[in-house]
Amino acid sequence: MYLLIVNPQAGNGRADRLFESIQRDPLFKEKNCRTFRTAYKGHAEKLAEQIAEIHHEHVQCIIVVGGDGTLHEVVNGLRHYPAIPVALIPTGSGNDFSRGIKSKLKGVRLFRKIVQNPKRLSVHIGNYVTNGRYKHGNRLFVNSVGFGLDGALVELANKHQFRKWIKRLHLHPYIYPIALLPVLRTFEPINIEIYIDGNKEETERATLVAVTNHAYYGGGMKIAPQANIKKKRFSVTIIDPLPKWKLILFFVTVFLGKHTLLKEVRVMEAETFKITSKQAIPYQVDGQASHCFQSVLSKTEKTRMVYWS
Ligand SMILES: Nc1ncnc2c1ncn2[C@@H]1O[C@H](COP(=O)(O)OP(=O)(O)OP(=O)(O)O)[C@@H](O)[C@H]1O
Repeated sequence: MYLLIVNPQAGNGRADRLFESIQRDPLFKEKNCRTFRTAYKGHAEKLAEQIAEIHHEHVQCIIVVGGDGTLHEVVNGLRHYPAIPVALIPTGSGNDFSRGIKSKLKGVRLFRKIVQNPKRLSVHIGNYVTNGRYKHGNRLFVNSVGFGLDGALVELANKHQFRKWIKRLHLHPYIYPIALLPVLRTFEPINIEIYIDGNKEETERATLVAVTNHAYYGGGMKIAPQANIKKKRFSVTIIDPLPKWKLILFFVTVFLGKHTLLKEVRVMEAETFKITSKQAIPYQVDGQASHCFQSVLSKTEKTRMVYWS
């Protein structure tokens, strides 16, 4: 049995339209597919949790039709069942996870491949705990956690009014570069302490610190060109304070992964990562924004099974 979790809102309704095509495919019935549609934020996580409890012995794969935000929720809902395979049919606006696992097919063709003959990947994704605790214990992330500038960018980019204008002007693929201009006016580098595998880094201020499972974030920015999702180590990119003109240069070059040529950019690897600050740091996890004073990240002990193509 294959279970589909569909976020009808993802990609401005693209997920819903694609799901209708998937449903018309003969394999949908043949392979005994069932569908659950999300009705609100957080619903995908609850659905995944319930599905796993009831169907864990029979489910062959949970197929997410949505964006990285929906995948994030599903993977968290399945945190006690890492052996249940998950597949993503990307229909969001960013789709960095698919880029990160180098998935080639899309849409109905990807659905057909997943239920017939998928490639299988076992990955150590990330654990994160903010401010020393979380009401549900550790949380998982599939793409990245970014502190500083990208937290502030995601916060603005997720504001209802901002999204509405971007949608109206059909500028969704450029949402982060556009958000950069208003954010830059007031943004100040963050004062932080960083520990990589328990050792303190000599960094007191930074514009941005990104901890990633694979190379991509922010809708195709190649923030960590050398990162590989198969490794049991994160890629950590630290960007020292930069003049504003150089920050714009950073955002131009990061799409090609050439930002690492800037002397203010350092890339390293870590199995565990800790960041603390006396000020509230803006941060984003898989495209959702918040603030924290401390965050501890580690790779998951158990691997998660992913189906892809
Ligand atoms: N029915 C719903 N109504 C409103 N929000 C929803 C609904 N279902 C899920 N969500 C929320 O929508 C958010 C964004 O979804 P998702 O990431 O899948 O799409 P996206 O934002 O278009 O894509 P991407 O993350 O790749 O940019 C998720 O965090 C999820 O909690």
